[in-house]
Amino acid sequence: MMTVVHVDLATKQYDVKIDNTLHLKIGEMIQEVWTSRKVAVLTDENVGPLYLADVVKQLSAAGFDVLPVQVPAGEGSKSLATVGDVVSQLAMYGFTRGDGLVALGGGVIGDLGGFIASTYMRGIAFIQIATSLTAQVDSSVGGKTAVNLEMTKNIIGTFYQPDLVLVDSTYLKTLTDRDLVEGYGEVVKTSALDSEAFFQLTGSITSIEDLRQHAPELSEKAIAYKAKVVMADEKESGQRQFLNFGHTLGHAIELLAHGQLRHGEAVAIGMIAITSRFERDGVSPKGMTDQIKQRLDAVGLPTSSEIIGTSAFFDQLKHDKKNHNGMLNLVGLTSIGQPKIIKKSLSEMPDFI
Ligand SMILES: NC(=O)c1ccc[n+]([C@@H]2O[C@H](COP(=O)([O-])OP(=O)(O)OC[C@H]3O[C@@H](n4cnc5c(N)ncnc54)[C@H](O)[C@@H]3O)[C@@H](O)[C@H]2O)c1
Ligand SMILES: O=C(O)C(=O)C[C@@H](O)[C@H](O)[C@H](O)COP(=O)(O)O
Ligand SMILES: [Zn+2]
Repeated sequence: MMTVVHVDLATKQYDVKIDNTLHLKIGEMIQEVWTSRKVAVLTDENVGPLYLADVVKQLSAAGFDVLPVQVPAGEGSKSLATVGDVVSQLAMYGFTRGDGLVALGGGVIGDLGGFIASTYMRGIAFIQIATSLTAQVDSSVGGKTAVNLEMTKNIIGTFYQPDLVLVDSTYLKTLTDRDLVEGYGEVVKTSALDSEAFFQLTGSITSIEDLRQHAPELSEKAIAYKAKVVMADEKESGQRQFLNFGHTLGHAIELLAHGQLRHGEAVAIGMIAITSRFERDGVSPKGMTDQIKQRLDAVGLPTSSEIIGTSAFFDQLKHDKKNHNGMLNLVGLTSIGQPKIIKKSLSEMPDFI
């Protein structure tokens, strides 16, 4: 049965639809929210060969004038160069303000596509078809869009909400184990932020096979939590910062790993590093780091990195968006389901870490 999470914001409302038959109803679902128009379907070179032709066929049958656009797979496509390439294609095809962009892919395609949709002609309509676990549990919901510069992650971006998000676990069947497991880093994050009940559920996942089997349930729970937080604080002036648990250190690690670590892997390492420091300081209860680590170990996510503590690492921390005048807002957990912002100055980070 289809689950619908409604995201209700001051200036925008949309549905996140979760069901394993949605891939058969793309045209119908999009027709419910968009009138006839030009539609760019943005995807990457892994997802494209698997699903693009079918999505184009369904959208064309539903009366849309479709432009397929494929970019290289991977974090490298979250770049201004790729934005330029895609925007040129939209302009050449005659896209105007009344047209739309569908992101068919993982978090990279969602972040890139959302950024393009939010800036092309100052904003065209946007829909996400989430095909990776990261996208199905986190990135497709909430409206954060971004591209990177070589020196830092997500430094150029917008808040731009989609008109619709489609989450179908059928797509995960073709996802590699590594890409699936990466997404689980964000699930463990969300479960620790949310509640004992959700954290117990992640505690029951003991293998990658378990993860594959429980992915739909995990997506529902993660999206419900994220939607609640985003509805309370769309632009991250308060509690939305909690969704950055593990990310201040994680983004620095991800960038300095130069493509060797995926986002969710770096976040996993970041959660362990920050929680162990807060456990040492008495902010987090004894044993919490081990509880989180046990969940990450169960699917083989990394939990340590030699990058932590290097001068390049401390230098990266200043680019965190939760740095305000040299003070970092770090996310810690006083207990499961009870996140808290703890302020530390950049200058005290080398002693703290
Ligand atoms: N905006 C947000 O709120 C938010 C949240 C979390 C992560 N992110 C961003 O998301 C990105 C990570 O997302 P990701 O892990 O999905 O990365 P990704 O988009 O690169 O996807 C991972 C890999 O899986 C492939 N893939 C995706 N779906 C597939 C499928 N169904 N079958 C086969 N292959 C498939 C992709 O081609 C890619 O090679 C990072 O850039 C991160 O910063 C954003
Ligand atoms: O939606 C949010 O808010 C998040 O922080 C979700 C994160 O998992 C995600 O990685 C996000 O892109 C991080 O954003 P940033 O603002 O730290 O660049
Ligand atoms: Zn993240």
